[in-house]
Amino acid sequence: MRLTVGQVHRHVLALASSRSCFVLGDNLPLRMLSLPRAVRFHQTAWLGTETVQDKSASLTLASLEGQNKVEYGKKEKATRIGGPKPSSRASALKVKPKVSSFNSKPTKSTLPKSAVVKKTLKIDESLFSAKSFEELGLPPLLIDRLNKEGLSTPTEVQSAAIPIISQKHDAVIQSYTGSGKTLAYLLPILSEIGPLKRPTEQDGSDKRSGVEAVIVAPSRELGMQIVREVEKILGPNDKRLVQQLVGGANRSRQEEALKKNKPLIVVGTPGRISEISAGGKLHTHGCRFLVLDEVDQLLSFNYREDMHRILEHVGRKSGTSSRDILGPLARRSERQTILVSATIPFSVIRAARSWGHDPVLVRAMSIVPLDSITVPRPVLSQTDANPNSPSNSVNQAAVDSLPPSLEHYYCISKAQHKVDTLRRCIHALEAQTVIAFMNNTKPLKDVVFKLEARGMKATELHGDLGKLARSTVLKKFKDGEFRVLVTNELSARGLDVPECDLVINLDLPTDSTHYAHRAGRTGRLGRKGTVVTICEETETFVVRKMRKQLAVPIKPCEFTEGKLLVHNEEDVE
Ligand SMILES: Nc1ncnc2c1ncn2[C@@H]1O[C@H](COP(=O)(O)OP(=O)(O)OP(=O)(O)O)[C@@H](O)[C@H]1O
Repeated sequence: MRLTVGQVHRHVLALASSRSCFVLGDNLPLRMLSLPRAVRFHQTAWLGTETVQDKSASLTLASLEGQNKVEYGKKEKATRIGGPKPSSRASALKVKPKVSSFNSKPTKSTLPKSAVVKKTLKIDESLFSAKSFEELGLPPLLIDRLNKEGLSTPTEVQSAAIPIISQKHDAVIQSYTGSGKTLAYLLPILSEIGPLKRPTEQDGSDKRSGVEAVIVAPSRELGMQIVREVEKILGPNDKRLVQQLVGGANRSRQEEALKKNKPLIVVGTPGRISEISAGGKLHTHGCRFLVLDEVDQLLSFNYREDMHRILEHVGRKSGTSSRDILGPLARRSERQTILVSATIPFSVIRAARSWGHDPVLVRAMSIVPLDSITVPRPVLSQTDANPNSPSNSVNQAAVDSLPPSLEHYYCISKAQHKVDTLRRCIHALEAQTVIAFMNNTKPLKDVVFKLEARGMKATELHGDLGKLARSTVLKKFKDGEFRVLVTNELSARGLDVPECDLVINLDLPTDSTHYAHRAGRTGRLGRKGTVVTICEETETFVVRKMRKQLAVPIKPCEFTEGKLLVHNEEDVE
C-alpha cells in the first residue's frame, strides 16, 4: 500500500491527537512517540509541500540565536526547508512557532581566523518542567545545594524520572541528548544516600558504610564528567564520597582511595570496575543503585564480560540466603537498576525486563510499564510502500534522541578539500566551539595540523592519548582555548560542552544512531546547534538514507564567500 502525503498527514495528526503511542522501527528499536515528537514528525512529513517563502538570507550561528537567516542557492527550485522548528513544548501547546526572518543581508564573519570567543548560548526554557524541585519531593539540603549551583528548575525528563526512582522503581530513562538525564538519576540517588539525603527515622542506627551506588559509563570522559556532576552537588566538603574508577588511570591509587575515603558512590568504566571488584578491593554486594549510563553501548558485545560481572555482583548478596531460596525476583529487588540513554533499542527493553522488578520506561512527560511494550514493528514513512520492509522503516530510537533545536546540513567536498570546507563552514556560521568527528586517528592528526597551519586553534582527542592528556585537552577546549576539537567516536556519547555550537562530520558516521549521538554534542539543553556533514559526492546516498531514518531535514548546502548557501533538494523524502 502506498500512502499519499495527505494520508500520511492525517495519520500523523491522528498520532498527535492521542497523547502518546508506540511506533517501532527497524533494527528492533523502540519508539514511543509522545505528542511533541508527533507534531515534529508531522512537520517533517510536510517538508516537501511547504510553500516557498523568502530565498535570500544568510545563516550564521550568531544569527540563529534570535532568528534563522538562510540563503538559498539561486538555481534551486526552492522548497523552503529552513527556519527554526518550534520547541517541543511549543508544539505540544500548539504555540505558533516564531517566524524566521529571511530577508536580512548575508553577513561575513568579521572575526580574525584564530580568534576564540567564548560565548554563552541561550537555553531553551520550554525544556524545563512546570514543577519545582520541591514539588518532586527532593530533600531541603539537596535543593539548597542545587540552588547554590544555579539549578532552580528541573527539566522535563528530571521531573518525570525523579518521583519514579524515588518510588523505588527500576527504570529505563530515555530522552534526547542534552536534556539533563544525568541529574534525572543522580538527584533521586542523592536523596537517599549521603549527607544531603532525606532524613529518616533510622538515621541514628544506620550502620551502612560500603558503596551504595555504582554508576557505569562507557568512556573515561563520560565517567569523569559524571563524577564532576556528583562532586558539584555534594560540595567541596563531601566530594570524597564519590570515587572515579575509570580505565587508563593508576589502578592502585584508585584502590587506595577506595580504602581511605570509603566512598558511597563509585563511577567508572566497565573494565576497571569489574577488574577492581574481581581483585576483592571493591565490595558492591550491599549496593542499592546500579546505573548504566549509555546503556545501549554498555550492552554491546565489547563490554559483555565486564558487564556480566557487574550485573551479577552489584547489589547481590553473596552466599546462600533466604533470598536465593525465594528465587530470582527476590534477588532482583535487592538493588534498583536504572538504565539510561538517548537511544533505547528494543534489546534494552528486553534486558531491563529480565533484570528489573516492575520496570518502567521514563521519558519526558510519559511513563509506561515495560511489560506493556510489545515487539517492535516497522513504521510507515512518507514514501513507504511496504510496511514490512525494514529498509523503509524509520530508525525511531535515533529519531527520539535528536534535540528539536538542531539544524542539519550536508555539503559535498572532495576528500582532499575537506579541511578547507571545514574552515569555510566554521567562518560562514561564525561557530566558536566546534567538534569535528572522524573515524580514524591518523587522519585526525593531519586535520589538526592543517587547521593550525591555517591559523585556526585546533586540538585532538582520541583513545591513543593518555588519560591526563585527554582530560587536559577537554578542559582547554571547554575553557575556550581551542576553537575546534577534532575527535572520533570516543567523544560521541555523553560529552557535555554546553557552548558547542557546531558539530561537523568529516567522516560519515556508521549509522543513524551514531549520527544522532554525534549530533547531540551540540544543541545542549535546548540551545541552538548546527550539524554539518561534509561528504564526497559518492557518499550522499548514505546521508539521504540517514535523513530518511531520522526523519529530519538534512539540507544540502555549500559555503561560498563566507556564507552558507542552502540548496533545495527535489527528492526530499
Ligand atoms: N535542571 C537543570 N537546570 C539547568 N541545567 C541543567 C539542569 N539539568 C541538567 N542541566 C545541564 O544540562 C546539560 C546537559 O545535561 P546532561 O549531560 O545530563 O544531558 P544528557 O541528557 O545526559 O545528554 P547525553 O544524552 O548527551 O548524555 C549539562 O550541562 C547539565 O549540567
